[in-house]
Amino acid sequence: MTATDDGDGDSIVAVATAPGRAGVAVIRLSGPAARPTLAALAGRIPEPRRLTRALIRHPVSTEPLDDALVALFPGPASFTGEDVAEFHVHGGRAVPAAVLAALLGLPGVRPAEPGEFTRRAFLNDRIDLTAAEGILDLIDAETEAQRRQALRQASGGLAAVYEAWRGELVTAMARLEAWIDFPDEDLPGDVLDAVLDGLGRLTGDFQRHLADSQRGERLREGLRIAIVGPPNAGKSSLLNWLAKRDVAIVSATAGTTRDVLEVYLDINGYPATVADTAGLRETADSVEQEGVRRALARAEDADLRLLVVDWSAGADARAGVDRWLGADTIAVANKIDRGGTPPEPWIPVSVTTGAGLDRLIERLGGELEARMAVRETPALTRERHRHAVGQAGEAVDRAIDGLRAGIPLELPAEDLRLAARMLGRITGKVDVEEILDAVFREFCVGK
Ligand SMILES: Nc1nc2c(ncn2[C@@H]2O[C@H](COP(=O)(O)OP(=O)(O)OP(=O)(O)O)[C@@H](O)[C@H]2O)c(=O)[nH]1
Ligand SMILES: [K+]
Ligand SMILES: [Mg+2]
Repeated sequence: MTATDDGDGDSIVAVATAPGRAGVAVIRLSGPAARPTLAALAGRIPEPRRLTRALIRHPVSTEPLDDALVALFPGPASFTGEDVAEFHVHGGRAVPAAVLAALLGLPGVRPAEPGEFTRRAFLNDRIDLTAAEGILDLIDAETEAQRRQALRQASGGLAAVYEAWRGELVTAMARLEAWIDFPDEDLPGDVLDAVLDGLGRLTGDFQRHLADSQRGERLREGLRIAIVGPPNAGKSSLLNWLAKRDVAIVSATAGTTRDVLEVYLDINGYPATVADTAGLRETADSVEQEGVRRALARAEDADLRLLVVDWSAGADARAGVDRWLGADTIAVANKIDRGGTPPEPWIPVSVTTGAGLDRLIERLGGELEARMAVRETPALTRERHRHAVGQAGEAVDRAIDGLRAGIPLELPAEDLRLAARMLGRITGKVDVEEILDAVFREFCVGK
């Protein structure tokens, strides 16, 4: 496949670095115009893959635009697979704008669409679709764990898993095909056993991959944590402490927080969205009622709950909170500066004095790691992957049932073909057109 399949033989250009005041801005151009462009602006074509100093001039007026560095990455061994020219110019507003305008004035050069460089890399077989998604995630990564997962996917870790599985399906299919041409002969028992064995192992792998508690997706999006509990327990105080700033209003008046308030946090390298909510209680105030409704919805929806109570207020003040205790809840007994010794599983803390908060954060970090740690086998990171693996698993299950029931081999073979195809869609080996736009839509310009 070549880039021309995607529309035209145009060269695309964009500023690849973020806009604003900066030491350097990189302008990238990919396509057949890369070499002539370098010749026109830099006065020569530099040695491949070597940053070379050049005075960049406007190709028509010959006015100097910048004293810069230029490079040529010849295709097909470039990021996009085409010839790529890079102009490392002074950053800021005027210089990149002047160089970009000069480049766009050249024939066959147009502005790149978001993600178009990566799209060309895919179309020229430089990377598969999961690697393209990994590059996107790498750019979006905000925490260490996200960076690690994204880099692994960008380097082909996830594609390797799916391609290996696809290979096994093709092998099983080939074994069946060999007997389809001999309808009078039964599939020998040992061949059947070997195929069934292999397929059984494969569906086991699929199931484990799907039952990974959505760790890859969670890590991409951040764990959803809700702080819940009775009014005045110190929920907003805890949020402010976690966020290290005054995000929420804290006051001695019960019913202070009404709306759900969210902060995005990096907790030991793991991303989380922590939501502060209204105190749970019966109330006649209709605005507060709505707050309580939202709090309950958020608590139900959360991956993890921080259940906060004012331990010093006595047992009545925490009546009814027990229903939240469980695997996805960390029980926090606040205000122990006023006394009290809560039993397990309550973690005694005082947000005011700071007592017990290291233990709480340690526990929180442990829960995040358990749900999102990057493991030996790469995790799927998108609903797109989950759907395809699920469909592949169903098709393999049908094939196994069919083979056991002794139906004509064409039918299980067809199911295996379908399963292989579903896996091929994830990496972009088949059915490319319909998924391309969905994958590249999320990119920024210049990547
Ligand atoms: N003594 C003591 N007071 C605390 C502690 N944590 C919070 N408070 C106080 O408890 C009161 C309520 O705190 P908030 O953080 O507003 O409680 P909340 O759970 O968000 O309250 P609502 O939003 O009304 O449900 C405030 O006066 C805080 O200063 C603590 O550890 N010890
Ligand atoms: K309050
Ligand atoms: Mg509050």
